[in-house]
Amino acid sequence: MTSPAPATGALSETATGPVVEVRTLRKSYPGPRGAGRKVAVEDVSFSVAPGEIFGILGPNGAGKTTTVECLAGLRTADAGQVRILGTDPQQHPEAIKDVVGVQLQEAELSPRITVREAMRLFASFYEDPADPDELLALLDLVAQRDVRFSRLSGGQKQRLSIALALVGRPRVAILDELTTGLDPAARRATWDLIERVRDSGVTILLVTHFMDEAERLCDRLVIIDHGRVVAEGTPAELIEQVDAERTVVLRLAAEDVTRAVAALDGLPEVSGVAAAGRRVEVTGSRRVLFAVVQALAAHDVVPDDVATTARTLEDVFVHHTGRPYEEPAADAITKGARS
Ligand SMILES: Nc1ncnc2c1ncn2[C@@H]1O[C@H](COP(=O)(O)OP(=O)(O)OP(=O)(O)O)[C@@H](O)[C@H]1O
Repeated sequence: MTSPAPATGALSETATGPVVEVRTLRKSYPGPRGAGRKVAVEDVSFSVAPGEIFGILGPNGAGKTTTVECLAGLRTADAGQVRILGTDPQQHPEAIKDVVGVQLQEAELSPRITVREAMRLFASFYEDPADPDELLALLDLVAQRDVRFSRLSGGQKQRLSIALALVGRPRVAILDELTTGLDPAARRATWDLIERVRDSGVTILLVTHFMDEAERLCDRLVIIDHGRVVAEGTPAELIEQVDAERTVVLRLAAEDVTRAVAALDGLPEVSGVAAAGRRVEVTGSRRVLFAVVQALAAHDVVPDDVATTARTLEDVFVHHTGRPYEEPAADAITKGARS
């Protein structure tokens, strides 16, 4: 592993070097009632290339938010290095402020402020802000321009928080738990939007609990568990590396079920066959689908339907941690107050 270049105050303008670098980051918090320290981030390293949507995926309390808070200069790391465009956010917070847009969890605005006023307020923090009207158009908030924050829907609040994160024309946007609490249609609309933002030239660091979100959106990602990176790569690479069992689900004519089960049971590629009515579930190795089709053909059984279950990032998590991934319900994530 190479070490990042020493931090400079000057932001790197190179298009090819990493936009974000995190090396052996460690961060702990004081324990409750003075009881030792709680390690939130034990050992996290990754780097993000220009124009990527890079995901930080992990269960509750894995250390995701702490990691991006160190990157955004909101927390001081105990050890390790973080760089944004070659600059240390701790040493040069002013330089970082102009290139990083942060949308952290629970962005709270005054309930009475309108969308237009919030945009103006945030634009006033920058010398050369983006055009608020263009951003509102990008984020589909033009019709809500004069609506007060308290009257916006969950999806509209999320979209406003992204608009506010982008108003300083950042090169990097940090988006934390973006789709928590949104209904499925609003989540999908937000995913499309994130791709549009990336296409406009912004590198995106996306913090998420949601496996499907990471799989759908991220070019590359790290999976974090208990403050450590357990896997890193593209979603396809990570899934490909896991040699999980495959499942083939058959729907057969009632009179074919017994014959099919007898034909499939005992094949070297098959580890299990379970029949329930006309449905037969077959598990086995990578070649199980091939073996099932061949065996059925040899016994002249023509299934009404054949489906395979795809492996997902969930299988990747189980493979690396040895336990199931407990994804909270989209609307069930709450955060305690942070110090
Ligand atoms: N300010 C704080 N003081 C004490 N402990 C904290 C603080 N912030 C976070 N922690 C603890 O550090 C650990 C990592 O928290 P962090 O919020 O970084 O994880 P996360 O992966 O973002 O989790 P979540 O998805 O729930 O936000 C958790 O055990 C959390 O309780």
